[in-house]
Order: sequence, then C-alpha cells, then structure tokens
Amino acid sequence: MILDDLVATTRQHMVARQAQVSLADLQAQIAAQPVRRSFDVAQLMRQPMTVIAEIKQASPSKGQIVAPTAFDYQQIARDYTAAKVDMISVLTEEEYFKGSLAILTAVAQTTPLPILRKDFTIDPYMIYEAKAAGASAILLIVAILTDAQLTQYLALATELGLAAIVEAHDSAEVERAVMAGAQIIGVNNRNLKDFTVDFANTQRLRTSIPAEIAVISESGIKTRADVAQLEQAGVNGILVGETFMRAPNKQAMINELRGFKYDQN
Ligand SMILES: O=C(O)c1ccccc1NCC(=O)[C@H](O)[C@H](O)COP(=O)(O)O
Repeated sequence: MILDDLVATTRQHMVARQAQVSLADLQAQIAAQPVRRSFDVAQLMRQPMTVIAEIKQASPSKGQIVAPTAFDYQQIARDYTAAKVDMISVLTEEEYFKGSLAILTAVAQTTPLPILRKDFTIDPYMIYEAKAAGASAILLIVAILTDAQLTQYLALATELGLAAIVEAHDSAEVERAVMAGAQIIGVNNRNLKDFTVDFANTQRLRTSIPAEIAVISESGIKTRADVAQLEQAGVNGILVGETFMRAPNKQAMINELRGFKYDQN
C-alpha cells in the first residue's frame, strides 16, 4: 500500500534531518522568528469556496508533473498570490513528490499568504519543522495516526499557532477526526489503493460532518463543473494541485475553476 511506503520513507528522511537539526535547534529558530502575520486559518477555510493552490513537482499517481527545469516554485507562488488564492499548499515529502522544506521556506519568503505544509506528519518533530519553515498549517492524515497521536498533534499545532487540516477518507475516519477536535477536515477524493477519483466521496461525507467544521475537498479537481458539483455538496473549499501545476496561465485557470471570467487587470 502506497501510504505504508510513504510513511516508511518519510521516517527515513526525518531521521536524517534530525541528525542535522535537533529539536532544540528548531525551537530556537522558532523563538527567533520575526513576528509574521498570523492567520485564523480555520475561519478562512469556512468562507464559501476557499481555494488552496498546491505546489508540487511529482506525485505517486502521476509521476513527474512538471519538468525539474520548469519547476520555478517562487514564480508559481507569485502567480498564486496574484490570483488571490486563500492558501498555498507546499508538498515537502522528498521521495515521491520531490518536495522539500527548503521549497516551503523559499515560498514563505515570496508570498504573504498562509502556507500549508503538505506532508505525512508522523512525529511532533515535523510540526516544529513546519513552524520553523514558515508554515501556517499542517496536514494530519487520520489513516496513518492513532487517536492519541491525532489529539497530541492537534494540541501541539495549536500551541505553535498552526492550523491543521485533518484528512479523512471514509466515515470511520471522519468520526475520529471530529472526536479529536478537528476544525478543518480534508476529504480526499482519491482512493489511495487504486488512485481512482470519486467526488461522491466528499458529497457523502459532508452530510456526516458538523456544519461548523470546514470541509475541504482534495484531489482530482479539474473543471468548473467539478467545483460546482462540490459547491452543491456544501464543501467550503477545494485543494487543487495537478490542474494548476499544468496550467500555463495559472491565474486564468484559478478564475475558471472559481467561475470567474479571466480579467488580466
Ligand atoms: O496524489 C497522489 O498520487 C497521492 C498518493 C498518495 C498519497 C497522497 C497523494 N496526493 C496528495 C494530495 O493530497 C494531492 O497532492 C492533493 O490532494 C492535490 O491533488 P491533485 O489536485 O489531484 O493534484
């Protein structure tokens, strides 16, 4: 199962980073950070049709999405900022997505927007890393965490001033996310066993999630019709990666998904 491989490689890379930068070093970096604008990300995600635009070079399901030479993540961050997206998601997983914390740090220095560290969070160390790199939010995937870890990581994120998108794939995981106190739930439309995409998953699960919890629909969103279908299902926002990464004119594509006519001014 791909998630098992992702967790195993994430742990290997994290152990290597821990040998270079201790938890105490990260805490010192956080203490020395200049005061950055703080965001109420949960409140932001409750607005109607929030757009989270993702920066990623590759993925397990699609392989290489953008050639390494064309992966100008700072320019992409500027394009997303110009399009006034609500948050930028940066993949930092190194093996399958070819991401890094260095990319997140550079993006954080390029944009005033809040940034989601999109990774397979498996240890408190990674939450400190996210904060030190300049993220405003982290991803917690229910399928790879115990209930105790979910509760502990949510509390640590809050303590560090980070929001958390808690990702769930089915009703049992939604229940665990709600019990742990999630304020934002990400519903993944992609089945991670066979990589098929099914928006009906978000539509089904939205009905079981309390209205005060923001629901973000993730993966496989390509057209205005997809977004309209998700809007009708009552989701608060969308997280889009591949469609934006492949779009030559990102601002036009973002506006198209929002249902706006593109205006260069
Ligand atoms: O995208 C994958 O292949 C994948 C495989 C295993 C675990 C996670 C995976 N994707 C992470 C994501 O959450 C997506 O990058 C994100 O939802 C955006 O999806 P898309 O718009 O389809 O690029």
